[in-house]
Amino acid sequence: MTTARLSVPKEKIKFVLLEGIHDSAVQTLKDHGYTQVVTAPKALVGPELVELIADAHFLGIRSRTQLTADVLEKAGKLTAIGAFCIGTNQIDLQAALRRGVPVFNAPFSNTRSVAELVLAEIIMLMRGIPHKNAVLHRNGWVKSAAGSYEVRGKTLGIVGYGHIGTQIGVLAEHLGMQVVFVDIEAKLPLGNARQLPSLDALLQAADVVTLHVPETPETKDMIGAAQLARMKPGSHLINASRGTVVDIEALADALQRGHLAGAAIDVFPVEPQGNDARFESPLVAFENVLLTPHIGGSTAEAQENIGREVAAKLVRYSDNGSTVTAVNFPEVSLPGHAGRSRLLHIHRNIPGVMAQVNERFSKAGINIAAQYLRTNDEVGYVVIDVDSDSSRVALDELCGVPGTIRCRVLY
Ligand SMILES: NC(=O)C1=CN([C@@H]2O[C@H](COP(=O)(O)OP(=O)(O)OC[C@H]3O[C@@H](n4cnc5c(N)ncnc54)[C@H](O)[C@@H]3O)[C@@H](O)[C@H]2O)C=CC1
Ligand SMILES: O=C(O)CCC(=O)C(=O)O
Repeated sequence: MTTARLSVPKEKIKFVLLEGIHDSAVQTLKDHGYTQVVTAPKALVGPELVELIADAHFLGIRSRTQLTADVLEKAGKLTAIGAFCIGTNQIDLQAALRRGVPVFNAPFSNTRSVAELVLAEIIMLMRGIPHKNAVLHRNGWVKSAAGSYEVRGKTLGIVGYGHIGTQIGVLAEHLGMQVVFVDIEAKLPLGNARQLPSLDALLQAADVVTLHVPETPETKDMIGAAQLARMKPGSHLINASRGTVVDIEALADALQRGHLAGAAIDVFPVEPQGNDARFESPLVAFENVLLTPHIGGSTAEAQENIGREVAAKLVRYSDNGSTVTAVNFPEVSLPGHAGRSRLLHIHRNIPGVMAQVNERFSKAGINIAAQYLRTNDEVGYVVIDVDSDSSRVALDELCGVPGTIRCRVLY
């Protein structure tokens, strides 16, 4: 891999923000002196994506833009990526790491929004509202209590008891629901929630099952025909996690047979690129299914907070070198570097790199004022503060170290 060297003034650093990221991000960047910000309202693919990010130093996306190893390879100047959302499954994190590109996300900002939507869906499903609503839109009328239930006293099964799952559990208990959950980790149950030993036990116990796991190889098709068959007859499924978690054909079949009374689905295996694209799914045929266009986290509050939060992380990395909370990168927390120049060096984690750095600096007579190092299996990240009048020479020396992936001096 060729070494990427970055030493450009702030106003020339280019940010590209896709997928309608909130204006709070642009404002945060501008407030910190980053004026070159290009925005696009939707996700891009293929040549359009590659062309726009070819000279970008920082890239912001949400859940739709697919950053494969191939795409990343064509973005030679890319310094960091901001995922303005929670999920980072759309990014090849390992490929980004190997290119010396940290990825930041917003792990909390939209979790309450998802929890509120799911809470509303639990009630809507238990009252059969999706079907009743559809009938009235066709000028019909179904005033009936058949298949309509209070949620009080019913059992909610939460799959994935993380930031979102726990909040839903607490809110559901306020409605009088019993909460059970499963997780791959042992979790502190909040309120009266109970952790069950297996997914099967949860599926058999719950009146409503709600999914809040990340997209991983283990969660792919986690809910398929066998799992749906284990759910109680007349129960409901909610998925606001990732489309790959549920086998949609199997769900359609369970609905067709009337085994499930309804479902609420916010995420799909294939989602349209933007608002002008067509949505296709076997689920459109079912009036007892509440379909939403991946808007679990799409509230004004969440998007504004996410815009600020992730932009601030990108600014911090650009201004200060801090990688705290990066999801794929050695985390380094750094003090300010007033009065000195700060150099960032990302290298393959092979023996001898730090010895080379120190030897080169010593030979060139460069005084190291401070040095911070963190490594993981593949990559080492060293941050070095030097007197400003030696920063150019220091950058040349650093970039020449064998194993260098990326080197940069901060302005
Ligand atoms: N619909 C939407 O707009 C949104 C969707 N999401 C999705 O929701 C997911 C969950 O978000 P958070 O709760 O914030 O994440 P989190 O990381 O706080 O929680 C996920 C939980 O799932 C557990 N888990 C992982 N693999 C599992 C498995 N195989 N079986 C059981 N449990 C497993 C983890 O241990 C963790 O406790 C995100 O990864 C994202 O994909 C997040 C925000 C908005
Ligand atoms: O609203 C978005 O951009 C995606 C939300 C989401 O799925 C996430 O935060 O992981």
